Amino acid sequence: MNPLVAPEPSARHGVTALSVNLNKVALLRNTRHLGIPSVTRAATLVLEAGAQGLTVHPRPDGRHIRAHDVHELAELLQDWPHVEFNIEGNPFHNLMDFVRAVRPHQCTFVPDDVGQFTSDHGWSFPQDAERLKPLIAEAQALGVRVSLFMDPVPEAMAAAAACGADRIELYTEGYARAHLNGQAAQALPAYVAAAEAAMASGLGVNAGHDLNRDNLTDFLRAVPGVQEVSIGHAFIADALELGYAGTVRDYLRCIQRAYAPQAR
Ligand SMILES: CC(=O)[C@@H](O)[C@H](O)COP(=O)(O)O
Ligand SMILES: NCC(=O)COP(=O)(O)O
Repeated sequence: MNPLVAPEPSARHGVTALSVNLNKVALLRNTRHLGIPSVTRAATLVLEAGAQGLTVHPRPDGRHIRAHDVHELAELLQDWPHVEFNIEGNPFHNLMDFVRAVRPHQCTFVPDDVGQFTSDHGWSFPQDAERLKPLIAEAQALGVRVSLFMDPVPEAMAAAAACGADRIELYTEGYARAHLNGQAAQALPAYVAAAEAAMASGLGVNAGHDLNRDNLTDFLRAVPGVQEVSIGHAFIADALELGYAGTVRDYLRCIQRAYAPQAR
């Protein structure tokens, strides 16, 4: 499988790329042996509507995205050369098998345990540094960009860069919870500082987890340099009401609003 190649989304559009996480389509599909809802059909519809990327997290327990989904999406994306394929997972579990076989545009290292309910923390530095370095180097040697899932801790960004990572993904659950409680202003400074520290260390900045139509614009207005947001749970919940295409358009509008001049 040739590596999927696409220009940097930010270079292409100057704004944050939307990568739709398809985990929850697979979760629903797996509750019957009928193959519906189709993950590849969902992928086609969100890409036709303008999403710039797809993200999957093939967890070892196969609760949602499974190996065949990953390979079917990689095949589908051969017809979408400018779309980014981002595969998430723990590189000490099953992620590297997918990186070697599929060579996605990006892989995101997430320090989840096998049975974890959902992703709820980033990597720890300096503890994780030495064991991450060779896997980062291996993925990059295969032409795959490496992003590290990180809590918004500015002091950790230099160490993440020293491991050789290309980007970090800011874990945004804390921001989303604060936004829901009307306390986004108290939560955002940590994310701004972490993004600035990451970029000062030469890292690109992605973001994800519990982002949605209500909190996305405020986050992107405040946090500089976010090249990609990967959004799944809320996106799919919205798509149950609005359809895939309408939901993509809504999220793209949320992103564009963040970059529009604000009325004074
Ligand atoms: C890493 C992260 O925050 C999410 O991408 C993760 O994929 C969510 O996993 P679940 O969809 O299994 O909750
Ligand atoms: N990396 C975050 C992601 O892919 C989706 O997270 P969520 O929107 O399902 O919480």
